[in-house]
Amino acid sequence: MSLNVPFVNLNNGQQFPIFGLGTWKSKPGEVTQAVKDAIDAGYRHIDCAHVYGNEAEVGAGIKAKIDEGVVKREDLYITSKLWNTYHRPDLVEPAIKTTLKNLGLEQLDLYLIHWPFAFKEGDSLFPEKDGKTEFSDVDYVDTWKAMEQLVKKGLTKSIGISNFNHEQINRLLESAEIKPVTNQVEVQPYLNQQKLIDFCKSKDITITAYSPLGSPDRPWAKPGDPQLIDDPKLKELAQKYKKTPAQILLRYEVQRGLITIPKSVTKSRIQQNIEIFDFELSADDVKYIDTFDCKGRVCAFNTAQEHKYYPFNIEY
Ligand SMILES: NC(=O)C1=CN([C@@H]2O[C@H](COP(=O)(O)OP(=O)(O)OC[C@H]3O[C@@H](n4cnc5c(N)ncnc54)[C@H](OP(=O)(O)O)[C@@H]3O)[C@@H](O)[C@H]2O)C=CC1
Ligand SMILES: CC(=O)C(C)=O
Repeated sequence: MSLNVPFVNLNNGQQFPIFGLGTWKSKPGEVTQAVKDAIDAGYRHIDCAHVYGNEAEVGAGIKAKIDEGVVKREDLYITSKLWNTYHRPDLVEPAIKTTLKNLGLEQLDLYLIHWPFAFKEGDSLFPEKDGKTEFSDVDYVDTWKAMEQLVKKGLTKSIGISNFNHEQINRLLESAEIKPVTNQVEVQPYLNQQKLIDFCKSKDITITAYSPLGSPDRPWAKPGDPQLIDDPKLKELAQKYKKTPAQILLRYEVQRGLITIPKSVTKSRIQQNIEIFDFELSADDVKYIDTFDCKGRVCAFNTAQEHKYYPFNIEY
């Protein structure tokens, strides 16, 4: 079934669906079904990462739908991400191979450097000493060189970055042979990211918007923290358009030309979230939602703040 999800053109001549399924926090016991429900609902793009700890179960959902004949591999667009402990150039190819094995795939559509900063190499994904994260000083420019080899070897069709600021992108572009096709960053009305979006557009790099619903299930949310999805102004807009608050949030992203990847493991929400291509927000309402911005970042990775490549110490 196709719900006419538009495609976005990438700077390497390929295309990617503007809408996909997020899988962070989707428990191994529920994500296989979520992926199956999503594919049945018309999703063709799935956002994964080694650090989410569920790639084998995501892969089981993909395999089930291919085996049933619902989709072919070439209909799907699968993204994964290189974790911070594998930035050292010699660790990059083994890392993508682990991901491919877990997902049960021969090739990824897109592989991203998950964060610009590296962690100490080793068995732990979150190495710590005396209660502090142990860093590695591998330069993301060197990691990028190894990422380029993955395209040349056919292990992924495209490569990109995630959580990079504009200075880091400029620095990467100075020596990149292959340009990143996307920068996957948090974008939602409380953090509308207009400056970073404009900058990436000027470099022909798409933006993939993560946490588009404000990540209400983020593990560090405290009782009483503001929840975007419950914002009364958003609820008013939802009534006006006879849509849900989630659909307004997702429509806001795609109408700005951003690829968006809401996570859900709930069948009715998976269905609801893709039903955003049959209405349009007025230009005035998009501008109104822009005014919600309050520098309200939900995914700040504070434990890496002291790393020299921490991306959020400058404005954008
Ligand atoms: N590159 C990076 O560093 C990052 C990437 N990401 C990617 O982006 C994806 C999305 O971001 P994420 O932070 O997960 O958060 P989202 O903003 O997508 O929010 C997910 C939460 O919203 C709930 N939800 C989903 N649909 C609806 C709906 N229609 N109505 C009400 N609630 C709804 C989900 O509940 P339920 O599942 O129970 O239905 C879940 O609690 C991630 O899963 C991951 O793939 C995210 C963060 C960082
Ligand atoms: C969710 C995610 O991708 C993080 C925290 O890196």
